[in-house]
Amino acid sequence: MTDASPARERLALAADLPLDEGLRLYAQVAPHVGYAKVGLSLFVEHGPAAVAAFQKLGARIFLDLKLHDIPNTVELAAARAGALGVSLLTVHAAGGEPMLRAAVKGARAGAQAQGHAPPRILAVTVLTSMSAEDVADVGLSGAPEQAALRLARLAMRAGVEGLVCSPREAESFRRELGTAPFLCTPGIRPAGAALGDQSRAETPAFAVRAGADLLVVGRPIHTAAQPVDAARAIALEVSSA
Ligand SMILES: O=c1ccn([C@@H]2O[C@H](COP(=O)(O)O)[C@@H](O)[C@H]2O)c(=O)[nH]1
Repeated sequence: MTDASPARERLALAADLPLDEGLRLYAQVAPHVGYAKVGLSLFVEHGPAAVAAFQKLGARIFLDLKLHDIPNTVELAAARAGALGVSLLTVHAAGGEPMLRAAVKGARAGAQAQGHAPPRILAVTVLTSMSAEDVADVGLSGAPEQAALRLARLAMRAGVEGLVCSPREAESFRRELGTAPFLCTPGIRPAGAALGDQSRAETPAFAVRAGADLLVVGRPIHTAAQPVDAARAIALEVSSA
C-alpha cells in the first residue's frame, strides 16, 4: 500500500461491540472505513456468522484472533479462517517461527480450497497496551521498541507478510525492514482522545507519517458523540498527513 491509497483503504473499525451495534456502526462509517475488524469478543459469541454479517455490508474482514498455539493447531485454525474469505488474520509472533510458518501454510490452503485469495497473515509483535514495565515483567529484554523489532524480524523470516505494532515502532520497522511488510497499527488516538488501556498510542497523522499501512480504530469512534463525524475526521487526518 502507498501513501496515495485512499484513507478508506487504510482504516479498520475495531468492532468490539455487540454484533447488531457493530453492524449498525460499520454501515454508518463505511464511506470512511474499508475494513471491519472482527475480534475475540464477536468471534467467541458468533463465530463465522459475525464475519459473514460484515461481509454482507461489503467490508473487508480483518479477523483478529491473535492465534498462539502449537503449529498443527494454528495451521488448522488458519485454514478455517482462510476458508472464510477474510483479508487479514493475526497470529502472535511470540509463537515462534514454526508456528508462524504453519499459519501461512494453513491460511493459504484454506483460502485456496474455497477459491478465495489467501489472507495476509499479520504477526502481532508487542501489544500496544503493554508499557515498558509490562514488557519487562513478561521477560522480554530491552525497551518495547527493541522487543517488537526482534519479534518482527523473526516473523519476516517465517514468511509472514504483515506486522502489528504501535505507531511508535512503525518508523523503525520501515527503516530496518524496508517497504515489504504491511504495517498495521492499533493504538490510534486522535489528539485529546482517552487512552483507555492503550499505553503506546499515537495520533492517526503520526501513524501515517511513521509508515503505517492500516490504522485500527475502535473506541475513539464508538464512544464519540457523533461516530460518523469522528470517522470522517480520522479519514481526513489520514489523507492529509
Ligand atoms: O497490539 C494490539 C493488537 C491489537 N489491538 C486491537 O486493536 C483494537 C484497538 O481498539 P481501541 O478501542 O481503538 O483501543 C482492539 O480491538 C484490540 O484488540 C490492539 O489494540 N493492540
